[in-house]
Amino acid sequence: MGPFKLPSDSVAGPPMLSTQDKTRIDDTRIASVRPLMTPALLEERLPASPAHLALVERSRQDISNVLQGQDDRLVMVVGPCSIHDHDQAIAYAKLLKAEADKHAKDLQIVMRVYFEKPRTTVGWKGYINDPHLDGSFAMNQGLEMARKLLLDIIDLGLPVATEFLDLLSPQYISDLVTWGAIGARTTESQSHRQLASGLSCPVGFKNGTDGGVKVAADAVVASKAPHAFMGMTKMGQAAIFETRGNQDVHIILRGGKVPNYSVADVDAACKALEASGIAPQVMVDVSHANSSKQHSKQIEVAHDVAAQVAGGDRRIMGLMIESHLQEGRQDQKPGQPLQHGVSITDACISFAQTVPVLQALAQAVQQRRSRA
Ligand SMILES: O=C[C@H](O)[C@H](O)COP(=O)(O)O
Ligand SMILES: C=C(OP(=O)(O)O)C(=O)O
Repeated sequence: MGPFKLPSDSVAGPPMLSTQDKTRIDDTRIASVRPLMTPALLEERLPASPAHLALVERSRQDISNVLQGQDDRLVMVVGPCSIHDHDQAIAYAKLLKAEADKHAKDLQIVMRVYFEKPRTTVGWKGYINDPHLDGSFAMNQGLEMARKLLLDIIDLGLPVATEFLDLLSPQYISDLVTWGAIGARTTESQSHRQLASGLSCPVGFKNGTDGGVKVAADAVVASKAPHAFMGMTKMGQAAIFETRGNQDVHIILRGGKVPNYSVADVDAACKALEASGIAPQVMVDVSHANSSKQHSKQIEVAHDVAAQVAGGDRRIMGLMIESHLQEGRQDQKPGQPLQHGVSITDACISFAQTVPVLQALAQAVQQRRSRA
């Protein structure tokens, strides 16, 4: 046997068979393929202005400073579980902007603008995947609506946070994102860790849905390192990306089989981080399994975490709150109008309930500062 040769090295090899009819064995479960615009085309239509770029750059740096211990504020990721309506999101953003200004000395507030929903089994997958909420999967419109909303929120002077779930969608919107999350269902995914290693924004990794913190610590280690992987350029071409690694990464405690926001849980998480050679710092998600999915419990959890902060715990660098214009959640029912300002995914606290929580957290930061 001669030395191994790649097919592309063969001068006189077997005839190439790429024109053979393979319909019996290839794409047999693909129902349809529709065109998708390129990220470059979307950016051409909806470019970021110098003012947008300045806000994104400044707010990313603010969060980086918190992570590097140079800013003692709490990073607050606050907003709806999911976006399903542009105008309602803008109404929320205007209210949140007033709170962001009021607490700017103590809280770095970033609005949750989540377009992609990871589902436990099946369900609506978000504003990009199905922007008309009707199973038409108009993703070109979804991308355009998502990018327009981000620009409009940034125009109000508010930075945005989102979850990166799809591996191609970041090319369309990530230039406008100040902070990104990798969710509990994807923290263990190598592809998402690689993505995070190349993202330009700070990124938080949720602990696993079972409560496992080690997977999030491993994700932090992995995403700090450089990687090489396959992706798509802004021009829509397949490409090999080589990343530099992301130093602005941290874990998020979101609970699992049981909540994990107590002093003992924060201690245990920080020990796991230190064992992996990572700085002991956590964001606490007061929703999801930390609120046992009961939205009003978020208030109690946030006050508990505020007490830890007020007691001087510098390891808590931020919180996440699921909050909408109105409290609760609603199911989408065919032919029935949706209630205004109510979540169609996880239940949220109302904006009115959010205001005193932010106030309490700002006070907690002041108390922590005065102890230092
Ligand atoms: O935050 C949203 C949900 O908790 C997550 O997407 C899972 O939702 P599901 O269990 O309703 O599918
Ligand atoms: C899906 C979310 O959270 P988790 O990944 O923790 O379930 C979310 O924050 O919207």
